Amino acid sequence: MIYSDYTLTSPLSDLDHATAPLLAVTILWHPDPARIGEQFVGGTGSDTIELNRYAPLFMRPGSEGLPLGHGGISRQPLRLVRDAHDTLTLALPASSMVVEVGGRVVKDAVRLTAAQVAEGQVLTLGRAVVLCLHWMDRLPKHNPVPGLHGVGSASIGVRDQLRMVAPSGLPVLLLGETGTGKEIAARAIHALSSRAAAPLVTVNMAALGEATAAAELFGVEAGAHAGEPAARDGVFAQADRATLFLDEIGNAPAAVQPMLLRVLEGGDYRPVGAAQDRRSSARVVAASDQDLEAAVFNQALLHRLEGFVIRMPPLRTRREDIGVLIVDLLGQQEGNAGLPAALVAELACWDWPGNVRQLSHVLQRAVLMLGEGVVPTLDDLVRTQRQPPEEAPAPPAPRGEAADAAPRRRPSALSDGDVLDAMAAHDWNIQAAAQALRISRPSLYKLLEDHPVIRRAETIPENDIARAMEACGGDVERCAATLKTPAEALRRRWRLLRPG
Ligand SMILES: Nc1ncnc2c1ncn2[C@@H]1O[C@H](COP(=O)(O)OP(=O)(O)OP(=O)(O)O)[C@@H](O)[C@H]1O
Repeated sequence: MIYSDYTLTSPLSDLDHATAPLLAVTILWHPDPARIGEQFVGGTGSDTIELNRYAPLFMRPGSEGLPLGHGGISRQPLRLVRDAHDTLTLALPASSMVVEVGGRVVKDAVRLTAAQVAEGQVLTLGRAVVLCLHWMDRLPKHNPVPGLHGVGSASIGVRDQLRMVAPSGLPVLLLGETGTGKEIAARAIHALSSRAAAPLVTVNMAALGEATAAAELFGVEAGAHAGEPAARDGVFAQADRATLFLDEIGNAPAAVQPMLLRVLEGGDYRPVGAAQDRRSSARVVAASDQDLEAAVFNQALLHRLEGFVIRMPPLRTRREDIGVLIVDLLGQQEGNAGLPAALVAELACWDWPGNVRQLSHVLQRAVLMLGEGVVPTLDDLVRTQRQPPEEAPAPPAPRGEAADAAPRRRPSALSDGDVLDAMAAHDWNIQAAAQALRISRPSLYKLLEDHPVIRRAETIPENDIARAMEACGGDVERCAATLKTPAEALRRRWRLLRPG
């Protein structure tokens, strides 16, 4: 298939954008939904961009440009003045148009450092149009990949890598926080490869039991043990000449890691109880939200999996994508209710620990509330998630209570709110929270892995941890509460980051 390459959205064709980032303005929300995702990409130098109802032109690759156009946008320009240090000053127009930065009304000029622009700054004009100011290190480009939306450079870069590696047959390791789209990316690699006609076989390595993992992966010979009178194929046989997606590879039971290494190295594996090897030409795509170098993980296997590594960026580092993601996620639902611009600005400013999956859940809740005539704020939507349900079967027992005597609960009966509350009530200590919830420690690990808010200490950026530790005076429990991550794992990570 031939895709049109990129289209410039401003006259920058002779620009050396490898050394100087482009200043981009992306439409996150507009009363005309077709405009969401359109961009203006400005200069690299100290040019001033004048933004008003009629200029500049916003467009997407391959389309005509249009100004913001909306009647609520002033005819007087808001000026974006960039200096030699990439500091940006927003000089307000001489008009009554309400200007909000980060959801707060501003009355005077606003100065934004290069780092603040890099975080993505949300600018709401006339309470109707929401824009994101951000840097681009490449030009807008139409490089679609099924299921992966996003208009910023990070998304374009990920899609470029996926389209490049998909036909190659190399093993791919997808790294990224929960909810960043690793599974969608694995599906896309398969769909864009020559194996697309065959099925994609998926295994969640975290769900494999120690005892059964080898049989699940490599199959069982007939009569291998009493419960297995017939031979059974494993996923490597099922995915022969197809693609095998090993999700949560960091949780692969230790016993099968050398077997995985062997099959990845030469294609050979031995079913449980078999006298002879079999071969599989499965192309392996693996995913993890853990730092596999720091984790207890077979490093030789890691090197085999790393044929090509793609890092899926967290949503908080690509706020410019939030508009098109909302359109995509709401488009998948009945009743695509128009969200208020103020709510979209709040969504765009939030940090999304559960990434796109969490955004999707929050939107579902927002649509429900809007359907009932209630206009929610982000706080309503996120707090709802944090509160235990009104009819929770049993609230978590306070710390120290003899919970052992009580019967065990089914982990599936617990809501995300129950888990979050138990962790918060027990100083982010997994053992104590598991006791209070009356589930086993491994079950709680599983719930934590899938939790949209609780983070894995391994995936929190070093700088964030260092800042939080400083703010908490080195108190790991307080820091764990701030970062919403289990205290033990945070302590381990901190020791690795700052030995001694
Ligand atoms: N770029 C994107 N465009 C559209 N939807 C996305 C994008 N990224 C993620 N999603 C949506 O977010 C949800 C979570 O994605 P996915 O399951 O692929 O994440 P993941 O990284 O595999 O998460 P986990 O590590 O928790 O398994 C899905 O509903 C997916 O459709």
